[in-house]
Amino acid sequence: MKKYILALDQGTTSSRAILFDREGQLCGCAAQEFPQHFPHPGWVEHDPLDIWNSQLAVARQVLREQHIDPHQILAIGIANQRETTVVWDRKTGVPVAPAIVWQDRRTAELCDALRADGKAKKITDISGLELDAYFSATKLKWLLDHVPGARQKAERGELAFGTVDSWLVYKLSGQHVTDVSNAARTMLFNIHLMRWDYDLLHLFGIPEAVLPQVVSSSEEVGHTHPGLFGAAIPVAGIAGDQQAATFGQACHRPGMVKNTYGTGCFMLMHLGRQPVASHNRLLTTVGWRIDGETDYLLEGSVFMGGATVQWLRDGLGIIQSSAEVEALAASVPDSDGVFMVPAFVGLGAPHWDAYARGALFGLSRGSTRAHIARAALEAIAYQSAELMTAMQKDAAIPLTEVRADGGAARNDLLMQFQADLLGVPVVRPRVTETTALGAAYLAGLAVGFWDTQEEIAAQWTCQRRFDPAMGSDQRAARMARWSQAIDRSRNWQS
Ligand SMILES: Nc1ncnc2c1ncn2[C@@H]1O[C@H](COP(=O)(O)OP(=O)(O)O)[C@@H](O)[C@H]1O
Ligand SMILES: O=P(O)(O)OC[C@H](O)CO
Repeated sequence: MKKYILALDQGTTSSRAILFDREGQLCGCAAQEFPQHFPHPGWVEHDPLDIWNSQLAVARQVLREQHIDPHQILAIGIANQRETTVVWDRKTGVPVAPAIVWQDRRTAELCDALRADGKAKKITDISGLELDAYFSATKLKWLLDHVPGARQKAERGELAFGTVDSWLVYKLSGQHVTDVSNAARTMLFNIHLMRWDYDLLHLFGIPEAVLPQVVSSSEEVGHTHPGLFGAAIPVAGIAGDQQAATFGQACHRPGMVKNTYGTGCFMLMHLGRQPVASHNRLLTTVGWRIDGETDYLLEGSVFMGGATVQWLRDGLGIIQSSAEVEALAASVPDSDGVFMVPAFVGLGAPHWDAYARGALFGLSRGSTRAHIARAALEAIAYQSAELMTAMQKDAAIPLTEVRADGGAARNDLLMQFQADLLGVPVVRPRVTETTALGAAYLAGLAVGFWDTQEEIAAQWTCQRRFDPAMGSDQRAARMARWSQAIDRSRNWQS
């Protein structure tokens, strides 16, 4: 009987379940979108039960459609949208409130207050993160302060907090754990000592009793309830989706870089075994921990990547599907001076401006929906180029290529423009589901499906390479214009 690893990729907009064989080949995939809730401007929520039900449904669907017996699944690996905060009742397993999604800005003022109180540097030094509403700590504090009775229950040990990995593992197996890569995104974790940090817990007013146990990224943490799939399958790999994608892209050596074009854009560079601090407002984060060794990454996070295209579809209605954006954008030779700053939920790295808002500049009577579509795609690339500039300044090693993945990396026009702006090749692998692949590799290493990281790295193959074709003067001129647009969108929301 052929064996597989089942990867669960719980993203911001969809849940996916993907089967991989020993060659790292994708052998089946099922995906389901689930509802996004925007109850107030700047707020983004998910129903934790939507997350779980969609994830379970696609996992069962892929096994059914591929005629796979659950005993053929050697292990499950989980990759998840990070930072999104879930709190549930330990006794009933019922969430006490909607999940606060990573994009949610409701705690921006709390971050401002901590900054004004001089706490930002200490937080960054311990956690490797910028003080921002993006991370879980202030979201968890908000839930404990606003859900009636939550704080008292939390202090009595009756509530459990988790990021989406914890929530899924809890529903799958009853364990309350999180892996080091997800813990590193809570802003409660000391990335140097690799444990929850008492100073940060005190600073954010978080009772220790709500926290999950921290585990490594590649180890058996529990078995699925047999009723779920018809077998008790080990859950053996967990990583935040961006760390998983970095692992799946085989960026295992210092200096290697990947950029994921999903809902947001996340550029990560491998740092080695030491957490190097950024001087350019990037994040230092835990990549993964395997066999007692921790690998660290440098990260630039952009909040609106492919979601900008979703807005063209759902907000403006100028395309019917995300894939249509490429033909529409390609129907004009350039954006004709139109720039879009997709700061719909503020700006992430390297600006960290919670009060920036989206803007369109340079509109004229000749501007069409095609120019706007082109400006939207270009904005994704401009934002990623800013990340790379910051990374180049931080890194001792010059970057030689960027490995691309994520839904919007299917877009050739975007990939070419990205290579033009970066001035280095952008390479797209054969398997673009690298997030799921990374989770599968982490789980597979734990159960002996694969033996070494070298074996995994050898499976990476290039599907297409985009070489830069823009002169450096033009590149500099475009980036300068982009900077002007960014400046004008900043500090808008009062
Ligand atoms: N051909 C395309 N061109 C540009 N964007 C695309 C294309 N196809 C999908 N997308 C965008 O990619 C995103 C989905 O990517 P995915 O990696 O599945 O995201 P996530 O894991 O964040 O849910 C959506 O925001 C969608 O608009
Ligand atoms: O849902 P994605 O794939 O865009 O990833 C979300 C990130 O993990 C947020 O930090």
